[in-house]
Amino acid sequence: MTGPDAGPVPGAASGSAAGAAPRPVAAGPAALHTVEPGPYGIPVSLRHVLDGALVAVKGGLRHIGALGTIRREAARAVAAALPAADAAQVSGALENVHRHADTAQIAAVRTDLETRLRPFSRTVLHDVARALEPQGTRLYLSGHLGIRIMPPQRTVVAGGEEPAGLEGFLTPRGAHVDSWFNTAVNSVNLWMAVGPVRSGNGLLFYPEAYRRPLRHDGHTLLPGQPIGTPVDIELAPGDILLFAGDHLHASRPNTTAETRFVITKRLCVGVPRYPSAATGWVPYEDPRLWGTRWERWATWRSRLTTGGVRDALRTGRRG
Ligand SMILES: O=C(O)CCC(=O)C(=O)O
Ligand SMILES: [Fe+2]
Repeated sequence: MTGPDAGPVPGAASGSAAGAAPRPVAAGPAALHTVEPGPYGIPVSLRHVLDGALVAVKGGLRHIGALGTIRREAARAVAAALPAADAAQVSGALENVHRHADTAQIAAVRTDLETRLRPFSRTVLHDVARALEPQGTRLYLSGHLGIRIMPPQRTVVAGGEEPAGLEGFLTPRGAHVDSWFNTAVNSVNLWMAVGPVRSGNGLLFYPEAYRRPLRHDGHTLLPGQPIGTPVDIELAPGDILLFAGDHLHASRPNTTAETRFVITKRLCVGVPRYPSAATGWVPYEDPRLWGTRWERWATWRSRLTTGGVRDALRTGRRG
């Protein structure tokens, strides 16, 4: 159990009916299920996740042999963005990057790493999907890649203005549900800890608000709605947190002394189903077509949905 100061959570400031934000509780057994990869793979039912369960796969990135590569690419991105002496000080641990890099340099590391990890992250997602126990339905994989490098909040604001447009990637993201803007309602998020995730720098979840109608601006929760007590998550490097794209969650502004480093991918359990009011749209691919001459049709099933057609009309109208 951990209990540091909750700090402000943008968009969830008036999280209770009474108006005062409830203090986060560390994830107990009821809130967070923990599983370990075994000889037959990763024993997780994604349907359980879509029912609102939060599941941590201990050592998931190590199990598929991806943690070392991600850390090595991160060290290369640091070496490319920082003078050699500073890069050497970071010494492969992005947890320390804010001690030797300013926010603009960290933003450069993030952008570079996004390019470096894009092809590999596709393999990572595919490997995780294959390592899962059989789900009784097809899994569709998204090209989404989120590189989330969250320095301590005091260091981000110390240099003046927060960088714009990096909410959820370098600066905290207020309470939101991913399917409000682009994920499918049967999507599962893989929030993969590359470094340690501590109480005080991770994500907050609102299980009591799961799939409840909530008012939002298409992006972030509007204040003044009861959303219950937030649950705080802690992870070790290599753990993979699975949560539904319909889950209300928010970045916890980083009050620790470490930069938090997570990468995210998403997959869909069965044919993607998009919410009718979503403001955006992303395709999910059928990985069975990868490496075949049909590869360019890998997104067809997600395009042949009302969400896909709506998006085609929307982009057609814009273009
Ligand atoms: O890592 C964060 O702080 C935000 C993550 C998030 O919103 C997501 O993965 O959907
Ligand atoms: Fe999110």
